[in-house]
This record gives sequence, C-alpha cells and structure tokens, in this order.
Amino acid sequence: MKVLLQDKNGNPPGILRSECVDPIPHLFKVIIKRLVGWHVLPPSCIPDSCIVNIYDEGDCIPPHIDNNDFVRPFCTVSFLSECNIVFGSNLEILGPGEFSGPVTIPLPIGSVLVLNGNGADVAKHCVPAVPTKRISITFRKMNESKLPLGFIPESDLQGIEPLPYGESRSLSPLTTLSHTIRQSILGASPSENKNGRGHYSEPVPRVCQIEDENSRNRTDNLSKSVSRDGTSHIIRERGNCSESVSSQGPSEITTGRGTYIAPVSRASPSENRNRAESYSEPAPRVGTSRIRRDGGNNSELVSSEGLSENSGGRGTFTSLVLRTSPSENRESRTDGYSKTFSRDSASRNRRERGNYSEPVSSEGSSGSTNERGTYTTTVSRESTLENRGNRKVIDGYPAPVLRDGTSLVRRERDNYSESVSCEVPSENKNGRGTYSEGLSGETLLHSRNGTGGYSEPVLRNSTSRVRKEGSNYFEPVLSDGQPQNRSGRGAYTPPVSRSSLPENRNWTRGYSESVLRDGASRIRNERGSPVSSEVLSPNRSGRDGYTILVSTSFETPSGNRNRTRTVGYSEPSSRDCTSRLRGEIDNYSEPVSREGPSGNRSGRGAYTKPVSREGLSDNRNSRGSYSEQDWNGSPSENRRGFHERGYNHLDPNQFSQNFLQHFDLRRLGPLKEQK
Ligand SMILES: O=C(O)CCC(=O)C(=O)O
Ligand SMILES: [Fe+2]
Repeated sequence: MKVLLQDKNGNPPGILRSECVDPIPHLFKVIIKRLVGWHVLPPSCIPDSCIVNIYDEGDCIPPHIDNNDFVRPFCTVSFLSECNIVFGSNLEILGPGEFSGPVTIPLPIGSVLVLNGNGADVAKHCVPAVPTKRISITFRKMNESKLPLGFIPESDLQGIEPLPYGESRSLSPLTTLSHTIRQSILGASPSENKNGRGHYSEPVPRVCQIEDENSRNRTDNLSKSVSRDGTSHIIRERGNCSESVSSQGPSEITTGRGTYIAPVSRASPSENRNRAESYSEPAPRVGTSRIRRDGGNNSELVSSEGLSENSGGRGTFTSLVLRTSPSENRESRTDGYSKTFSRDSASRNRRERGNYSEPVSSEGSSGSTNERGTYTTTVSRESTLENRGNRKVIDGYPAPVLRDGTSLVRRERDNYSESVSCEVPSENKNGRGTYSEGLSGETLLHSRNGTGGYSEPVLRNSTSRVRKEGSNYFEPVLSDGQPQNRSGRGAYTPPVSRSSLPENRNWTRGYSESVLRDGASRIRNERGSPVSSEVLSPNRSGRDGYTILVSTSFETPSGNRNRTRTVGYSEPSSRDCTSRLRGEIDNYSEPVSREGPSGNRSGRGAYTKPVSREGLSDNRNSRGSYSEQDWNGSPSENRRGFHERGYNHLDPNQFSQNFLQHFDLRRLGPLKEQK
C-alpha cells in the first residue's frame, strides 16, 4: 500500500500547527465538562479540540485510526440517528460506503463511544454509509507537543475535575452515563448534576421526556437543548486545531491550531475500495462484538459473539449498558436506552457469562435468566409475557424490580440489548434481597431462577455487584464488603469486598475475563472505565479505565478457541486480527469536508463532511492528500456541493444557524431539503 507522508500541501500527518480554527462553542464546553465530570474522560484528557462530522444519508467515513497527535482516550457523541461503526484491523471496503469488519457496534443517539488503548491505536474504525442523516462530535485532546503554535487553552476548560461520587443511594458517575448522555449533556448544566454537597449525584435529564418519543422528537428536543443554550452551539472546531489527513498511509492526521479538527473521513486504502463483490450485510450478525463505554464510567455497550443464549437466539448479543440519570430517565426512557449502574462503581453488577459480560444495575437489579438456562441480565422476551402483568412495563418490556425500587429492563433487539430502567415503588421488594410481591415478586423469581437457577442478590444498599463468569458467578461485591450476595448455585465466588475487588476477581488488575463462545474472550475492567477494544497486548495492559473485548473468531469461529493469556487478558489467536475492536489506526482517512478539497481537517470548519457513498472513491482526500493513482475521480467534484452551500468561513452565528438547521428537522425540514 502506498503511504503518503504528507498531504497535497506538503503537510505531514497530524495536527497542523500553523492552522487556526474557531474556538470551541460554549455548548461544547458544557459537554466537555460533563464528559470529564462524569468520568467519561479522565482529567488528563480534557478535550481541547473536536470534530463535528455531519453525515447525510449515505455518507460514510472510511477505515482509519485517529492520529496520535491526539491523546487517548477520546470520545465521540452521536446525534440525530443511530448508525453502526465498524472496528477491526482489517476493514474492507466492499463498495461505496460499504465496509466490512469483525466488529460492528451500533451508536445510539446520544451515546458516547470512548476509544482507548488498542481500540484507539490498533484497530481501525469506520462508519458505513449511514441510513439517514447523522452528526457525531469527536472530542479529543491534543498532545501537548503537538499543540498549534500560539495555542491558548480555554481557561474554562482548565482544571475540570471528575465530580466526586455521591453517597449511598445516589448513582455514581460511573454508573450513570448512557445513551442519555446526550440528553444529560445537553440538557443540564454541570452544577445540576451535583447534590447539595457538591457531589455528583446524577445528570439531570431535562429532555428525558424526549426519550419516550421517536427520533424526530428527540431531534427536536436536541434542538431545543441546543437552542436553550442560546449560544452558537455546536460545531465548529474551536480554534484549536485542524488536521490534515492524507489519503493513505497509516497515521496521517493533522491538527492545527484551534480546537477543532476538521473533517475526518478517513478512507481506507485503495485496494479496499473497489471491490466487486457485493456486500449485503454491513454488519454481520454473527461475529460482531461490541463494547461501548459511555463514559469513563461504565456505561458499556458490550456485545459479543453470537451467543444465542444471551441474545434470545437472535444471533449477536449485545448488552448495552448506558448510563443515565436515575430518576427521570428511568421512567421516561422507552426506546430501550437507559442506564444501569448505580452510583458507586461497586454497585455495578456485572456478569460475565460465557459470551458476554454485562453490567447490571447496581441497585440490585440483576438479571433474569432465560429459559435456556443461560443467565442473562436481559429480560427475555419470553419472560416478558409472563412478567408483564406484574412488572412495570416500559415500551413493552417488563422491568425487573430492583431492591431499591428501581427496576431494570433490558431488551434485546437484533444485535443488542438495551437496558431500560425505571423507578418502581419500593414496596416491591421483600427483605430477602430478592423480589417480592408487589410488582413482581414471584414472577421475578421465576424469571430468574426458573432456568439457570440464578438468583441474584440484591443488596439493600444497592451496592452489590454481581458477576457471573461463564458458569460461575463472580459475584457480589458489596460496597461495604458484606458477603450477602450469592446465588447459591455453588458457582459463585465468595463475595469480594470492595477494597479487594480487583485482586480477588481475576487474573490481574481487576479484569475479569470471559471466553466468548466462539473463542473470543472478553475482559472487563471492573473499575469501570473505558472500553477499549482490541485485543492486542499493548492495549490490554490492564490499565484502568477500560474494558477490553476480545473477540477473535468472527471470521473463523471454530479456530479461535485457543487463547494465550497475558497479564490478565487473553490474546486472540486468530491471525487475521479480527479480534480487534475499536481501534483507530490512522491508516488514513480521507475526509471530505464541506469546505472543499483543501478544507478537510483544515480546522477551519468545525465539521467534516463524511464521504458520500456515491463518490466514495472520489471524495477521499482531505487536504488534497490523495493520490491520483489511488483515487479516481475528482475530489472537488464531490465537494462542490459543500462549497456552494456556503459552509466555508462562516462566522460563529452563521455557523450556528446552519448547524441548527441540521438538528431542527421539525422546523426546517429534512436536511436534504436544505441543500
Ligand atoms: O462519526 C463517528 O461516530 C466516528 C467519527 C470518527 O471516527 C472520527 O471523527 O474520527
Ligand atoms: Fe475516528
């Protein structure tokens, strides 16, 4: 593969230090503060740049790895519509906007995807042609040694600290981020997430009601949220950086001075582009594994190999654990996204079953067992029927009653499960730690123990943790060290006191690993941090803050059962590296910005225009960093439209206006119509 070490203008990959972009909009700062306050990003990675990718229907971002001029972890927040993101070291371009890779992860609206470790540095990622318009904002911190010349840090973004955990019943930041990160991030001010003592309590979901509505309404609400801010919201990269991306070669990126980095539409090597084979399913149902962390706090989307048990027999199972704010979000979330954890990390119940590990609400939720004897936190559809009458039903799904009165409902969709929690009367709990009458006592018990015999302990103080690993449970970890939580199945490990949690759990540094059905293994960091992905040893160093999903057998299910364990995690054995998840290798990508050929990643624009599906092969360069040999067609042709749309050199207000148009679909109509 031909690798360009510089773009058309002679710029090397990475941050363009001499470039200047607009300052970060106020609303973005609000988001950043929450990302850090809620432990999604560590204080060492406070974003000082960002990219706003605006996708029209059919647009995509080819395989790439975010340049290392940006520190890890970094994250991306999704808006407007859900789409998939594909990870893998070998991502193929099967056609315009059609990429195939070992791991496909859905990005729900409002979710935050954190990339770290190998997930950010080894695996590539790409966004196949989106089904409908979508916007994502990628927040990254520039490496200090790569800061744009004359770069002046935003004073109000300095010294942001993670909010301290609140007490007992309050949810921990580590447990609240979620799909609703959007609503929380956009709908409340940081201070509102603190309790009277200045502790983190819970995000205030001002727009939670939106969650009960359809995407359009959500969009509307998003608009409102944005509008509420009254400032020039979104988009625009703060005069912090711009980056250039050459059309090929690993790691090209650039940043410039400002805060934003422009467009990021990295294309994959030419050889991967024009494949004749038709590719009907971008996201292989089986063989996808996903991990998502919505925040440094443990909101994770974890999916794994097509474990029928865990996915209700529908193939790929994914457990989506999103953080949300406890109260409001619970009642209102209906589209399956909601939270799951409790306030302190200890309260997270996590279960790692043969094929997946999944967070379980700390309040004691826990799971239900499916009829196949497989433990799953997810409420199976089967059980739904029988439990429906006794449980709170959210969007058609029953909500297990948690001890503290909260309930958790998870449902499974094609490829993933979503958890939805909601509040339920405390009377619905008995004193045994199980569930009782009221809402679903018997039914719940039935659901839980009917098959797998798994009874999940629910500590009254909601600080229990449950974990199941394979056939064994790795259980309860009470925050107070109490050993009450055990299923009695014999497969449990003794309760582990909170303080000793890491050491007692598994191999190493707090990771617990489970082997996926197809041989893939998964590792999770109980401390709740990130979610990394790939399996390469470097990234599995066991550093805090991320979960590692190792899935090595997507393409060769039968041959991936051999694992090589390395410090706390297993090494994938497949040669094709399909075990990688979430990485971003700057193989290069080619952004196509609305500003035109030379505008990609220039940092002038706060956003990037993903590559259009139709013009995939033509649209990939950013700053002209493409090679004629590799790119057929004229880039400018594909970008013309953007030029004409006047996205270039907009002043903040004008820029905002344009940006808002994309959000307020109700008022302004479909984005398409605005062209
Ligand atoms: O749109 C997304 O979710 C991903 C964007 C991305 O990969 C990037 O900005 O580098
Ligand atoms: Fe990226």
